[in-house]
Amino acid sequence: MEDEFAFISNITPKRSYQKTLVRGIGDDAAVYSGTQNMDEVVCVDTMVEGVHFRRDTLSPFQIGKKGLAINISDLAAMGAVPTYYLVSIAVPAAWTEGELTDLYKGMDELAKKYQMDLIGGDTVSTKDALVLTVTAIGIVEKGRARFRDQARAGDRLFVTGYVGSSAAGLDLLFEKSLDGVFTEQEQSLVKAHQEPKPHIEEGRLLATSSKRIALNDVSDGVASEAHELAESSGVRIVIEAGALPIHEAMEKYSRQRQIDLALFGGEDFVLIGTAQEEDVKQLQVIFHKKGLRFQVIGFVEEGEPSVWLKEEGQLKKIEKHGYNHFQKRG
Ligand SMILES: Nc1ncnc2c1ncn2[C@@H]1O[C@H](COP(=O)(O)OP(=O)(O)O)[C@@H](O)[C@H]1O
Ligand SMILES: Cc1ncc(C[n+]2csc(CCOP(=O)(O)OP(=O)(O)O)c2C)c(N)n1
Ligand SMILES: [Mg+2]
Ligand SMILES: [Mg+2]
Ligand SMILES: [Mg+2]
Repeated sequence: MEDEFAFISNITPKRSYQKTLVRGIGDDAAVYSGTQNMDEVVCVDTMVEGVHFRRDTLSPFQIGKKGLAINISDLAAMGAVPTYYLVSIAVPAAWTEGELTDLYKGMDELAKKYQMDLIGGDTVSTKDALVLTVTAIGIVEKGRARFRDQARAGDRLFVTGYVGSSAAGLDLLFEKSLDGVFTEQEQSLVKAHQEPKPHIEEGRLLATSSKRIALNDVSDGVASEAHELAESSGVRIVIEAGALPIHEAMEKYSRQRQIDLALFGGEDFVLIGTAQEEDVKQLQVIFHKKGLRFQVIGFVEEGEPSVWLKEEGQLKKIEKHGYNHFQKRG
């Protein structure tokens, strides 16, 4: 990059979607007005070169797109509608302005889909790895945000999509790299890793059509997210191995590997939650009508906060070893 200021001017949006926007990029801070009867929802997640992606696993366009997607996913897990985002980027010298423009194009593609306005950020240089931090903002009807502490004994545990696909795709990318030759089946796993689709529509259905729902998104793996639900709610969660929705492209993998990828792989960015049995029946009908996936994968019991895997009648306690930045993968 030659000039920070010219770059900022290039990535400044020429249009805006949100009516509440008062002042976007170009001042000391952005200003937007609150919406009546809505709560504001805000989250931030970072992607680091070498940790969340490598130059041979994601293209610049995909880095941008995924950087925004993982944040939209956290909004989805709260039941929110996305509105705004801010981008902080630390750029090493090796990155060209063209690559950075592509990265922003990736974000812009998703922003357009969800009508989100880019309203600010920060651009700095760094020594070796690119760091992309996105802050996402959304709104949800007052009292409707979905929390992790709402699971109760007797609830069913559900997910809104395939689990394990992203980690399987990442393994394929490690094996063959970005421009490797993939079969059609492998390609669907690789795509799941590179361009996860945030489950906003699913989150909105869960926020608006039912009563009590605990909700989280799958960034670190089903086991880790189930632990978060169990710990927040003070319950015991049982996952039924046979019910985990595994993509058909993983059929040729051993059963053990499929389950490991689903439980400990992560980055699927589907939603995982719990709801009462009678609400689950309604939700299954609603999701089915919209062509969306809603799969019951277990249940909630009273007991010490813990997660168990039920496989062929046997119960096995599973530890919280999903993705953890400061631990070796178990
Ligand atoms: N360095 C930090 N400073 C303050 N809050 C943090 C920090 N890291 C994580 N959090 C908060 O801890 C909670 C869990 O974070 P995280 O596991 O990253 O959530 P998620 O998996 O949904 O992205 C969130 O409320 C997040 O905002
Ligand atoms: C090059 C590379 N190595 C490893 C991974 C796997 N990986 C990196 S971070 C992560 C978990 C999700 O990231 P995190 O920052 O914990 O997301 P959050 O829970 O905060 O949403 C996984 C599975 C990857 N995507 N790319
Ligand atoms: Mg996070
Ligand atoms: Mg989350
Ligand atoms: Mg997250």
